[in-house]
Amino acid sequence: MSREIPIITVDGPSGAGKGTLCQKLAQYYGFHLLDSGAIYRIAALAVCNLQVSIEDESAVLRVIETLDIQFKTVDQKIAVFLDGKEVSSQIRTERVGMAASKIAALGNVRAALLERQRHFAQSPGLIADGRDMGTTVFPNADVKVFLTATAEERARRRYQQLLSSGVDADFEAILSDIQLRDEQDSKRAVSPLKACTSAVSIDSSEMTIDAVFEKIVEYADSILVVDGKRFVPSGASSSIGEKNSAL
Ligand SMILES: Nc1ncnc2c1ncn2[C@@H]1O[C@H](COP(=O)(O)OP(=O)(O)OP(=O)(O)O)[C@@H](O)[C@H]1O
Ligand SMILES: Nc1ccn([C@@H]2O[C@H](COP(=O)(O)O)[C@@H](O)[C@H]2O)c(=O)n1
Repeated sequence: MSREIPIITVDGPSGAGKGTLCQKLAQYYGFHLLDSGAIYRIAALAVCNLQVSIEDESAVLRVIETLDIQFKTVDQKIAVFLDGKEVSSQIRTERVGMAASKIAALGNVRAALLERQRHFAQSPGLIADGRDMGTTVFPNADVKVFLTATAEERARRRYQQLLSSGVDADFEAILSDIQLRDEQDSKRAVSPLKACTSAVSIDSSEMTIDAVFEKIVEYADSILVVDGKRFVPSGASSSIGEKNSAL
C-alpha cells in the first residue's frame, strides 16, 4: 500500500448500490465515509435555492466556493447540513439528482470540489463513494471497485425503495431518468463515469447486497496492508482476490 491511510473507492452509476455497500464497508472497517454524490447534490440544492442558472458557470462557481456543508452522524446515519440546516431528505429527490448531474459536468465546479473531497482521507481509513473516486479524486487508492447493474434492475430497485417509503412511483419515469443521468455522467468531458483500469468490476444485477459485500471484503482484505502488516478488521476473514478483473 502506497501511504498510511487506506482508501477503498466504489464508483458506478446511479442505483448500483454504492451508497448501501459503502455504508456497510465503512462500518465493517471502522473507516470514514465520503458520499461525494451528496456533495454534488448539496451544491446543486444551494444553486437552486439561490435561483442561480445552472448555465451560468461563473455564478455557479461563486456559490460552490462559499458552500457551508457539514456531515454529522445522527442515530448511526449520516445527516447532511447546508448553511446549518439539515437537508438529508431534500437532496435525495430526482430533481436535485438531475441538477447535481448538470453542475457536475462543469470542469471548474469539479476542480473547486476536489480538495474538499480529498480532505476526507483521514486515519484510520476511507471508503469513497462516487463516479470518479478511483479515476480522479483518489487515483492511488488501494482498492478500487466499479459497481454496476443493468439500468432496468437499478430502476426496479429505486421503484421498490420509493414504494416501501410510501412514495408513489412510476417505473418508466424512473428508468428514463436513470438512463438520462447515465448518459450525462458518462458522456461529460471532465471526469466522466467510467471503470478505471485498476478497478475490479462487479455487476450486482443478480446479486444480493450481502453477496456483493462479501465479494468486496474478500478482495479488499487481500490487499489492505498497514505498517507492513495485513490490515485485519475485527471479525474479518481473508483470501486472495484477483486484481484488474471482474469479480
Ligand atoms: N444488490 C442489490 N440487490 C437488491 N437491491 C439493492 C442491491 N444493492 C442496492 N440495492 C437497493 O437499491 C437501492 C439503491 O441503492 P443505493 O442508494 O445504494 O445506490 P447508489 O449506487 O448509491 O445510487 P446513487 O448513486 O443514485 O446514490 C436501495 O434501495 C438499495 O437497498
Ligand atoms: N463523484 C461524483 C459523485 C456524484 N457526481 C454527480 O452527482 C450526481 C448525484 O450523485 P449520487 O451518487 O448521489 O446519485 C450524479 O448523477 C453525478 O452527476 C459526480 O459527478 N461525481
